[in-house]
Amino acid sequence: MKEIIIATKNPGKAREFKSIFNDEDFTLKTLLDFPEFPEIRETGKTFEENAKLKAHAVMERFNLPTIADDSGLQVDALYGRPGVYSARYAGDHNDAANNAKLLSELGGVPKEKRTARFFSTLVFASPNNDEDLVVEGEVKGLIGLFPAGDDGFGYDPLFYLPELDKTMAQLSVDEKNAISHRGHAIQKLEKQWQDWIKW
Ligand SMILES: O=c1nc[nH]c2c1ncn2[C@H]1C[C@H](O)[C@@H](COP(=O)(O)OP(=O)(O)OP(=O)(O)O)O1
Ligand SMILES: [Mg+2]
Repeated sequence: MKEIIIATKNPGKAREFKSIFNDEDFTLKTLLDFPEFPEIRETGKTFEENAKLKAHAVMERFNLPTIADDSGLQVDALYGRPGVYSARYAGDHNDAANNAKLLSELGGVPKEKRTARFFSTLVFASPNNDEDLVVEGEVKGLIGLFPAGDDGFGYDPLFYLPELDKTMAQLSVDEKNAISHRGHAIQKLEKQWQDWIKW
């Protein structure tokens, strides 16, 4: 059986990938299956650079086709921050602290000025391919005045979707994948990867 690895330790991302990126043709693993795999330092300045770092570190270790996601939240009133630094916004990768800092930095900013987007870059690297396959996705929304919902991860409870009158954390994994940055990027990947890959 062919194997593909998703180079993530984030259980929320792993769940989203597993729910839409699957096929009888291959088995999907993530770094949660290899807890001993060391932390990959995300030293890039862009989502694409970081996704490449993660995809190549894991591909080289396992010699298997590997997909990495690097993603983040860009808030207009904060000039695009936290952006590439979304995971480390309030220090060390702590969702609750990140959300609290976001609410505090946006204190006093009215609803119509709380526009934001989630952005995701996926890099697919494979041992027999010289070039990586790179796709991107985004979704626009508003940063809520308070958190709502228990599903999802990261900034989902604060990411409000006006058309649905729900936050990202109030959607099921399938509903989120249908509209999210990562869902859009995975849909693009689905259309391209089988023609691209050299197994
Ligand atoms: O759908 C999302 N819903 C909510 N928050 C999200 C989402 N997508 C990215 N985010 C936030 C979480 C984290 O603060 C940062 C990603 O950082 P990023 O380095 O790409 O992921 P990560 O460190 O959690 O896992 P990993 O690097 O192992 O894939 O942006
Ligand atoms: Mg990370």
